[in-house]
Amino acid sequence: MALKIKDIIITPVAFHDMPLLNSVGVHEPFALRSIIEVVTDGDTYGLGESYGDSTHLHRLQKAAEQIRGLSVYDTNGIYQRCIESLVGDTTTGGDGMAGMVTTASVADKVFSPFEVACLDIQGKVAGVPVSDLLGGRVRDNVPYSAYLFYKWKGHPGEPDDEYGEALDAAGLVKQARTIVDEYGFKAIKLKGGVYPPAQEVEAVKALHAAFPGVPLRIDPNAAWTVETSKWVAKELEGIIEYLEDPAPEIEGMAAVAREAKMPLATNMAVVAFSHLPSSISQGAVQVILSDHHFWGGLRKSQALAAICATWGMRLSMHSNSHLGISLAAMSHLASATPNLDYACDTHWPWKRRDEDVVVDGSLKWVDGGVAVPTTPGLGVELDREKLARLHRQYLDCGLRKRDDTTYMKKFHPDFSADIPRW
Ligand SMILES: O=C([O-])[C@@H](O)[C@@H](O)[C@H](O)[C@@H](O)C(=O)[O-]
Ligand SMILES: [Mg+2]
Repeated sequence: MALKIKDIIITPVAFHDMPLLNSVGVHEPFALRSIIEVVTDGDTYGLGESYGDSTHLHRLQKAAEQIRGLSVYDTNGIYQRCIESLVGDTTTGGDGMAGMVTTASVADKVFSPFEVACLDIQGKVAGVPVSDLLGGRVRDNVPYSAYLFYKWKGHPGEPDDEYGEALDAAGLVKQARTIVDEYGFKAIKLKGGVYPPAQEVEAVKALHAAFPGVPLRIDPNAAWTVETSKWVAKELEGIIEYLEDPAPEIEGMAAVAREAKMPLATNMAVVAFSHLPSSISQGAVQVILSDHHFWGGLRKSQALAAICATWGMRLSMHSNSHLGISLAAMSHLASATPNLDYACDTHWPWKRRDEDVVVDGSLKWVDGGVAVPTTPGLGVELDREKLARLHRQYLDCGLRKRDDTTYMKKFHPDFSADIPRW
């Protein structure tokens, strides 16, 4: 069967985003992504989605040139070519994560969308969903969490957005109600690191009172010192299911972990396989937030899951702003990962309903989760008209990399993104 990679098309897109606050600033009016189409000599196409920053786009283009001609089954060969395409690349950053994760393996990030697209093709050709290629579904519905953000009422100079302002506990409780009512999420995460810790602790307590029994988490993206983190851990004992990235680095997390009663989770201190030995030997984190976009695709994320199971660590899933191809890939992976212990993160509610690149209705939200597609491949198809619209938006919006800090400084010139801050 003709399954050699004939062509790869990489299309940068931009979709509207809301002014969500975090420790490094505030989301800009558009989020950037890259849409990857891998086309075989038999004209079957597979889809991948990744970051849209120009540095990353350039790396994807270079890798794409080198993997044309390989078989879609040869993902080891594709990985090797991705590594080779990075030789001599000295650029740093540009990973679309605004300083949240800076040291993840670059090759893993470049390889990931090509692997996902190849698995999409393999599934289409075999007539099975990607979850079957990953060992089969252990759950048909993948639970996600309500991901709350402190936020402005709208981008400065623009009308209020549909969620409006959330700058205090009452605003967050209202936001949680709106999101939970719409999606049915059964767990709630708060993005912290925005206000002094005591204020954020009060907000979590208010959420606990408003949603009794609902598992909660807070993630300040390492904005707290070890001492502050220990204080927060004590305050939130019995209230949160895990404390995500309270303090910077493996050593900081290890120091907090020695006193905190709840598990510590990370998508910042441990973001590549090379970080695992040190973290494990120090007992620094108990929950890894996996993310196939930077852990090297779906199969390497499963390898990470096996390591977690072996070493008694638990598994959750991280998210950045994303579109439907990523949601499909995340859901297939989560459905075929037995030891996924928590509801996954997703930024999904923050994008406009009508903005995506996949055909409407390909992904269904049921009871706080995504019903894992059972059609061949990822189960999502490109809507070329929508893709063209979001590409036009990319060309017009002028943004070429994610930069929450510069955008924040435009309105608050004294803002500093240095961490730890408190
Ligand atoms: O979108 C954001 O502002 C998040 O803070 C994101 O950049 C983080 O990577 C992420 O969601 C996290 O859990 O740290
Ligand atoms: Mg996080």
